[in-house]
Amino acid sequence: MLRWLTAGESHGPALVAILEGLPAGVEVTTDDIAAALLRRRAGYGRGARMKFEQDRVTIVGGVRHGRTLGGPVAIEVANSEWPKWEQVMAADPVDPAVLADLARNEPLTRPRPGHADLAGMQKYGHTEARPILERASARETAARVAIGEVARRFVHQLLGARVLSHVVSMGGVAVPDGLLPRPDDLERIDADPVRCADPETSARMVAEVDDTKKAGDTLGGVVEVLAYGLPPGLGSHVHWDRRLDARLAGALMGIQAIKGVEVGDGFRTAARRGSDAHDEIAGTPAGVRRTSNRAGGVEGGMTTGEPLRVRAAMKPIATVPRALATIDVATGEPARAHHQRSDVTAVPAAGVVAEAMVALVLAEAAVEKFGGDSVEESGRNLAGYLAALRIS
Ligand SMILES: Cc1cc2nc3c(=O)[nH]c(=O)nc-3n(C[C@H](O)[C@H](O)[C@H](O)COP(=O)(O)O)c2cc1C
Ligand SMILES: C=C(O[C@@H]1CC(C(=O)O)=C[C@@H](OP(=O)(O)O)[C@H]1O)C(=O)O
Repeated sequence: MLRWLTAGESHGPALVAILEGLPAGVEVTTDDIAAALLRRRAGYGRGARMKFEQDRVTIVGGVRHGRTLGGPVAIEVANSEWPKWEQVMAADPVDPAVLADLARNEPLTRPRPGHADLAGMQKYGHTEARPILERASARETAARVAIGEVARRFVHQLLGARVLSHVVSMGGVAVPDGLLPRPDDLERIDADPVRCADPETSARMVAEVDDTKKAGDTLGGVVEVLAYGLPPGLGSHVHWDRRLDARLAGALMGIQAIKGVEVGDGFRTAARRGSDAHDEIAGTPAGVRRTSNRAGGVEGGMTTGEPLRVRAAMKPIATVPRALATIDVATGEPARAHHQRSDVTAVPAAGVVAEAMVALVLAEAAVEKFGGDSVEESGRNLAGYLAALRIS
């Protein structure tokens, strides 16, 4: 069983994450995790905070000399901006007179439509949004990307699998149908300002971000995650919560602002006839293959051995500069939602977070299927499974 948890607030001293249940011997270093975190910070349309803030990674436990030990892997992602927030976000009580003088601590009483502010204040009994937005903030995704990198390294080391993502659309600008990046394209995608695999579409996406920013508005979009090199049989058909597609959908929907998930051709398949919807099976010199991959590499809740393909749709950023109508909960009067700064869009970053979530789900499914206390043992189990496949 693979378990993981994150903790920490957006303007707190650090985020922390624990990943438990990976075998010993997974190769990972602090630099690997720092590089993954840098990928998440990039992306045209991110706000000022991404420029001045830094993620400072420490592996606190579970790794020795670049290899996991088999115990929980604990990672801290410290926030370089903490000194500015030390009093506002102090764990221990602070003199109310000191807090009253801090502009940063002004009560946020004008909840933003589309964010967690209002529902969170109602649910947890707060009269302002700070105690809610601190944890609702997608700053938390830094912690997921940190442990997602460990998971990604495990699935690569054990299965030889490669996980990547790219931006499929931003606002109304979309890549041409059928664009399917390969693992070798990842470096090029990461170098693109919006993590788009098609240069012509990328230029139009950048222009769309500029137009949106000029209009004081924000933008959503769709990202696609691909995993190449998975064996057949990860996940299971036997129960709803063992299905890989269900777990992938839950993991992706668990990312802040993700409002839709599609597995393979998903919603497009619903409009097709059966003869045009499924992937026919053929014996080839390379083994049993599908002649197409509309299913996105999952049938019956299990991997088919074809590339995994899942998409996630992100709503536009809720902190709209041309602020939306709300009420001031202190007075009950109509007001404009609070706004200091925000990303115009975070779709490129959401792709990196989505990769991390997919890697965690795949790592969990691989641990279930192949077990083992060391990667070597898991590898022997994998080799035995592959050798014994009756249909391959
Ligand atoms: C990487 C990333 C960055 C985000 N940046 C912002 C931001 O700058 N401002 C904002 O209001 N929302 C931002 N969001 C979205 C909010 O976290 C999200 O709208 C909020 O959690 C409410 O969404 P929900 O209804 O899905 O929970 C970001 C989301 C992600 C994944
Ligand atoms: C800090 C990160 O993202 C933040 C996510 C976020 C939100 O509301 O989700 C709001 C913004 O923070 P602030 O409101 O303080 O400007 C983003 O910068 C990050 O991704 O590391």
